[in-house]
Amino acid sequence: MTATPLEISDLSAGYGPTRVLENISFAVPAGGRLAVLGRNGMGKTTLLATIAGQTRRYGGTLRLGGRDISPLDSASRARSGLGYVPQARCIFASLTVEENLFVGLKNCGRPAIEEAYAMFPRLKERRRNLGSQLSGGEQQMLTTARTILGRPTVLLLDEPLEGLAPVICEELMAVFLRLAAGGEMTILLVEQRIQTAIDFADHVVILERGRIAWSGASATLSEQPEVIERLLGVGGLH
Ligand SMILES: Nc1ncnc2c1ncn2[C@@H]1O[C@H](COP(=O)(O)OP(=O)(O)OP(=O)(O)O)[C@@H](O)[C@H]1O
Repeated sequence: MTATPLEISDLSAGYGPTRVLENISFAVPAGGRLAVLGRNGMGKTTLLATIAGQTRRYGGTLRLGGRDISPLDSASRARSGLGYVPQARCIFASLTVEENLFVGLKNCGRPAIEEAYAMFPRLKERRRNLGSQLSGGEQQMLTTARTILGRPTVLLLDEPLEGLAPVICEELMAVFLRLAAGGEMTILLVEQRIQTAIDFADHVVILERGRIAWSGASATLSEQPEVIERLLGVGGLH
């Protein structure tokens, strides 16, 4: 039996003396799509950053493919198969799209670049444009492509659709769905667009003040508007 890609047990974490996350436990199976929802400031970004090794962990364990990665730093976690696309789009403004891809991919070479272009044809059209000349959506595609081509087994996406036009959001979500459908990539998505997140995910975790207030199948959540109203503060999905 293959090991569960991501298992989190009794995780607590925060910043310096500030505890933000408490008693967080969940597991995501291979090819699973988990949406992490919650109102502003409830700990969603902190959760992804903690999994990526970028905040202080006070206790609990993180397993990637059965291996305890809790003691590893963020670079070692990335090498172990954890891909993290943070909210801030990390691209080099003074390099072209193609140079950004080469830097991100280290020595993977031309085939990987072509793969990125096949995934995001807009990047091919813009390959000679500087990072500073890209739209928000193109920057998101570039930063996402670089992470994906590192072949992570678990991909953490922090609000990848923020500030993007609907057509670009659809393009990105289609790529994420294709990646998870292959069964080789497990995706955790933090997203403010609740309907988009529920449509994408098979399971949902809702955080409230750093704790899991609700978890279950996304289809179940869709049938519980009172939970959505109480924990996410919206009467209807949007
Ligand atoms: N660097 C930091 N130092 C101290 N506290 C922080 C830091 N970053 C976030 N926090 C606090 O941790 C809590 C959770 O923040 P976090 O960004 O994880 O929430 P979030 O659910 O992602 O919010 P949003 O939806 O607004 O992005 C908040 O109270 C926030 O003020």
